[in-house]
Amino acid sequence: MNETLIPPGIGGESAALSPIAMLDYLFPGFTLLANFLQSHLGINLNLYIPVIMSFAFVAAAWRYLSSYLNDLMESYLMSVVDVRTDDEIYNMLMGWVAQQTFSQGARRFVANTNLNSRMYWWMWGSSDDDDEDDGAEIDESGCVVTKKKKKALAYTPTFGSHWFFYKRRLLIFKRQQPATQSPFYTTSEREEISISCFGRNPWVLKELLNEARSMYLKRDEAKTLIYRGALKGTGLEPTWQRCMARTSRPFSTVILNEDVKKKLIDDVTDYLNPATRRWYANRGIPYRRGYLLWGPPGTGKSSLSLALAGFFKMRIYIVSLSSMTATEENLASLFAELPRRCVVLLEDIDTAGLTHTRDPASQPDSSSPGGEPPVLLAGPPVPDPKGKPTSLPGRLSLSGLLNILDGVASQEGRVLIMTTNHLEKLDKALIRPGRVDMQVKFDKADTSMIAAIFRAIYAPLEEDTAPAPLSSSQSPALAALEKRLNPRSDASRKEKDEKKQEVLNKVDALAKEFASKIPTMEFSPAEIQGFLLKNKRNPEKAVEGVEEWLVVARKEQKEREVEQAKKKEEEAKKAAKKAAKKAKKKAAKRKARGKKRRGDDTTESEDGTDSESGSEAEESDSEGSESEEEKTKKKNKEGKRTEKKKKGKEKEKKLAVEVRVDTPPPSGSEADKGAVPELKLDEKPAAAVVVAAPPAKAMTIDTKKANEEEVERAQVSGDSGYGATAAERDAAAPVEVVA
Ligand SMILES: Nc1ncnc2c1ncn2[C@@H]1O[C@H](COP(=O)(O)OP(=O)(O)OP(=O)(O)O)[C@@H](O)[C@H]1O
Repeated sequence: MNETLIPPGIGGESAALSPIAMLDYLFPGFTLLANFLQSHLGINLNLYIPVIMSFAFVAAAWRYLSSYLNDLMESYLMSVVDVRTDDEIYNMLMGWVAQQTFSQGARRFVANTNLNSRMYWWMWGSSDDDDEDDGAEIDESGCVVTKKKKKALAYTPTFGSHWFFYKRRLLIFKRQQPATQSPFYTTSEREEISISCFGRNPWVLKELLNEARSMYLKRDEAKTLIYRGALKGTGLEPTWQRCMARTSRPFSTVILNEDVKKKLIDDVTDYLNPATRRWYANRGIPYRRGYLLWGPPGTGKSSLSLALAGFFKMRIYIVSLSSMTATEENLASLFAELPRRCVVLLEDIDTAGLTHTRDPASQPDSSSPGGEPPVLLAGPPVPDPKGKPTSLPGRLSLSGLLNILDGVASQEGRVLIMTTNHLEKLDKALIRPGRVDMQVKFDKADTSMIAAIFRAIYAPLEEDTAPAPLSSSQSPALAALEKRLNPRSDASRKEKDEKKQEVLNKVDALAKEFASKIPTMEFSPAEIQGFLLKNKRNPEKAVEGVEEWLVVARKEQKEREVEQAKKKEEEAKKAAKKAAKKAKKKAAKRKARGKKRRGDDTTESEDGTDSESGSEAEESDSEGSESEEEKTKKKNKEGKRTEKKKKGKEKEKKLAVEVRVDTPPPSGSEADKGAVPELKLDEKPAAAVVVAAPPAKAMTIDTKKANEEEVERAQVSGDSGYGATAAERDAAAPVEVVA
């Protein structure tokens, strides 16, 4: 009875293996409790140890068994769908779940103001809806009053398993925290969502997901969904992220030549026709269509792309080629992920470095500072057949992009739109037919465009006022009721229409006046719209203030131009400095190499080596992008060089004459008779020098090449006595010269 409990570790190894030690391990503090009970209450827990152990064992076994059975059941008797938090289906499912009674009745739940994955918030801001009611209203005095926000709260079940019925089937919604947690994960990435059902057929789960999806899409029916290429969470995996749902822009709001608009719409309509798809497939033609929208900034290229996507109810996928994530690999996987029917917008392709030719033999773009090969962005270098990388490490080449756009593995069915401000900078390969099937030119605003912009802003629209309840024109029953209740409604509507027409006429007259005051093709539609928006409720004031605005706008434009010119000049100076530094370095290196060579080969003249290095340095000088000064220097040098070349050629011809005269004539020829064969100076030396003295060592030399080499040597050494040097050599080694 008085037996004391031995704490673990004290009684040696046997104590460590005793049941008490085990209990102490399983229930920390057991020994203390047992000692306390024995000394104060006289209860010996040792007597109960077997019972406690049995309970502990049963509990542990049950835990293990239940989880094992659960796993077993999930594997063999249930169907489960796991939903990834970085996928759009997460937003769809959570939107659906929030509307179900089981989540509204949950005792422990998560309250959300936005059900979308947090990843979108983190990357693109807190909301993807551009027309959310922010609660702002106008009071009687015309002031803006912000009332209570109308954003509704959504409730979703918290972590754990939640049972519910769907289509008379029992389903389980599970929200769990993943076993591994990274501090870099955004909140919604720290959860795992799954829905399971009993039975091996998952049809009910698929139906549920489809219902959630259509509910989600219905909400966005009148909107254009905008997606952008981005990297998934922390995993550097590229994906399309929904960044905005914009109310679709009516095509009519983009002011453009009506014929061009019609052509564009007809072309896209024809392309999207299923019959066209089959037509393409039957003929083995890749089913793709590309459009190039080009023109000055702010002329409506992006607006037209958005309007086009909205018109055809397609999603728009925007890729920024100047983004750091636009590597060849990332772009390829993004394009592979595109849905069949969508618009892909490559904005401002000229700014992405796509200004060089694809031809590997072509020279580097001289417009790029330092003459660096113009390439795009990060990505592994693509080796050419000779093993040399065609692009700098971590950059994307033009051919890489072309392959992504319409290579063998590229997706079919999409509408590709490229926009640029500088058509002339684009490589021909990028805009060849097949890649670009239609080009649309955008220009600055002419008189009719200016008037159209004015009308678009000031003409009263029904949508400007708050959405009216279902009008009688939409429902005949409602019309009859309205007539009965309010017999004067017909007259008031007529009055309203007349007033509207009056306003329209006034706006039209003002639009003409406004347009006549602005010179045609001087300002972009965006600039004009910007000015009108400053007076958006007062068209008269806009017309009055237009002259004043013209002065200010021109001044600002000039300032911008001066600033740009300055920037360009500074950039050119920097580039020239860089090039000069590079050339200096190269020259120094060559000089050092020349000195070393001179040490080895004493026959080479010191002057010659120096001037060689000098001339090569000059060449390298010209590699970089030159300033005006350098260009004129270069021209002078080139002029001198061609002059020297000419002289050299003349001397070569003379030399040919000398060779011919000195050559012993073959017996029986005219020379036997003392006649000197006639030689024309304009004859090519190779043709003139037919046969020389029998050579000691026969050699074949391409005369043209030999002459050029000779001339070059003369240039490099700065030696004007070219003829003498050549004659000396000829005398030393008689050669057979073949053309
Ligand atoms: N032709 C146009 N019709 C209607 N609105 C226009 C037009 N051109 C420009 N705008 C207005 O000007 C603004 C800028 O237009 P947008 O972004 O489409 O020009 P952009 O040509 O794509 O410019 P950038 O080349 O700089 O990308 C928009 O608010 C748009 O509504």
